[in-house]
Amino acid sequence: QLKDRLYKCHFIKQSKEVCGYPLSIFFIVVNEFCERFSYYGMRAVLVLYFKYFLRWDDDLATSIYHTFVALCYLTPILGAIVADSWLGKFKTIIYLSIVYAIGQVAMAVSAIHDITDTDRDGTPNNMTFHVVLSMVGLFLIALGTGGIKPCVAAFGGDQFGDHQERQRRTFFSVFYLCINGGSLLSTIITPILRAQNCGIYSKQKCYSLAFGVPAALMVVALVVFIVGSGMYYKAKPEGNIMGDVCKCIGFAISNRYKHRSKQYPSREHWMDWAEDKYDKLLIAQIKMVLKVLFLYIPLPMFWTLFDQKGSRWTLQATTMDGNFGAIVIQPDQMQTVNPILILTLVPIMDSVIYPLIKKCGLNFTPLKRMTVGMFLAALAFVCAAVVQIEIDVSRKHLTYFNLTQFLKIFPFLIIIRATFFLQSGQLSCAFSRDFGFGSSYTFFIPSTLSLGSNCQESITGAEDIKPNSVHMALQVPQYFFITAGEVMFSVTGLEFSYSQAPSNMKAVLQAGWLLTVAIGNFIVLIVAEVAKLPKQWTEYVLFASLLLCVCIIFSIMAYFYTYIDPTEIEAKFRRNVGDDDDDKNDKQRKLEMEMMKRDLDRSDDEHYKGKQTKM
Ligand SMILES: N[C@@H](Cc1ccccc1)C(=O)N[C@@H](Cc1ccccc1)C(=O)O
Repeated sequence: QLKDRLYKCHFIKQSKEVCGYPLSIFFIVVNEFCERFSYYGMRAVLVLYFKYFLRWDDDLATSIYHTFVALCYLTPILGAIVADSWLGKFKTIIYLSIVYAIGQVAMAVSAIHDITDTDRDGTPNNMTFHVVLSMVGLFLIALGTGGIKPCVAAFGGDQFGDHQERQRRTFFSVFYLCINGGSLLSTIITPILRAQNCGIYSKQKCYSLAFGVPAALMVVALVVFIVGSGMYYKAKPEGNIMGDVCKCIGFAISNRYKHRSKQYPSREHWMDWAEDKYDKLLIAQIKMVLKVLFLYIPLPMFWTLFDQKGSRWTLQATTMDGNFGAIVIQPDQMQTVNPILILTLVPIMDSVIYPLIKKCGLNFTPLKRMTVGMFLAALAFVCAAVVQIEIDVSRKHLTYFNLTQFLKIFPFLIIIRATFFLQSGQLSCAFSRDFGFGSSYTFFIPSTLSLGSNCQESITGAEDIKPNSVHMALQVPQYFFITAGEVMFSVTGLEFSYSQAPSNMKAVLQAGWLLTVAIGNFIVLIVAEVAKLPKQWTEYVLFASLLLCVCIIFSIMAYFYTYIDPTEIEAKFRRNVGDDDDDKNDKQRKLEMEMMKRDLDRSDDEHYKGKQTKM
């Protein structure tokens, strides 16, 4: 390990830099940009693919979609274990990116209707083929995207030396910007691609292109990452670290239990009971990880609120008016407000707000930022509740009339946007109406109506539900607060998870961080099922209050948390181990160190000689 550390110092000293940043970082952020484009682009059209291509009903489409998303945040733990204990982060990223790209290609192929469209009528004839291929594809994608997620962030962090803490913090912000740049572009582009018509025998909505472009971007991500290969610092994996951690914790618990009687003196920390068998350094590292994981316990609640942007808030938008004059915004398009705000807020926070707070003499520590982030998310839900009350008031005295019911009564009615066709045998007639967002009407069709003539005048209508009068722009404050909260909570948390992790468990802690996202998603399902509140705004208030309570608990936990420098602690333990060694070992180590220094000096000389010859 000492050798590795010296090697890292030497490597970083020699690596190329641009404005104080290692050049290798460029390849990592471009890789993240392309990977997030691939992930969010595919996700943007996934539910529609289930519904319109695979012909699943809404419930099945929604549950498979959420299962997929949850799986994407459960697999990071697998990737982290493989990286930290076996393959190392670099190889894990390469191998899992290949799996990921294969998954994306499988999705694109599964969406080519012509493959099984034997009768060439535009619909697949062997749906099982498409379903199986897309499920295999999604499984591979979840394995790939989740598996590499904790590795890429930690691998990026590894490229910085101990003296580059400021640069490393900026790297995590730029990393976050790239995530949002990629996701913003893809969530705009893939729905446009999907809306195109394509096919060999017959033209259909082009899901294959909407999945094909993300697949291509994943291949680009992989190629970019490989191109940077020679420039990365690649920390070596240190054996089955997770196995050792579990065994060590198990031993500490059982040893503590064996020595539970009062005659045995107590130890400072329960993990110290493992000292009888395990290395003090490993115990210290486990203590560091457990301390951070304990702090993570309240965090899922933040994600519970955060992830409702895609569900509850989008549904809220469907009851609002999306007419912005020159453009009409669709409810699901409101989600793009999040990455747009991220792209503006991250630079503002980093270059204006945080330095200003520092200038005022306040120590705005990472945990304080995360607490404020939680508070802002709770505030966002209060805004959502206020908007909901506005919507409810505007729709209060209206009676609902379900259009499907209407269609059951008049099955011959075909609706094409705002034009209706009444049809009976060969005879038909059309009438048109203008409809506002979210409105509902009942039409009275006289029994004496003669089809074949113009029925525009003969059909009268009543407005059951007025057009949505509450404008979608009112959602902007809630998006603003949740995104400001995300910047303070998520960007900081990403860096915090890296900086507080021992050197051999960086990816594992990143995975722990992502696990809080997965748990947060499960809480949404549970609370929504159990609470079943009659009014939507009360549910928003409930979530805001829950997060506020969690925020208070977290701030107390954060108050007692002492920041550590894992490198320093590890070095101290190594020194202590060194003190315990006998003379022979000491001499041996000194000899090794000298040989290593000589090796490094020699390679330094060669490096500079190389530079001189090049000049
Ligand atoms: N702001 C999100 C990206 C986003 C883009 C479009 C619609 C919604 C969200 C973001 O930065 N995501 C990051 C971090 C994250 C956030 C939530 C759950 C897991 C990770 C990402 O890595 O995707």
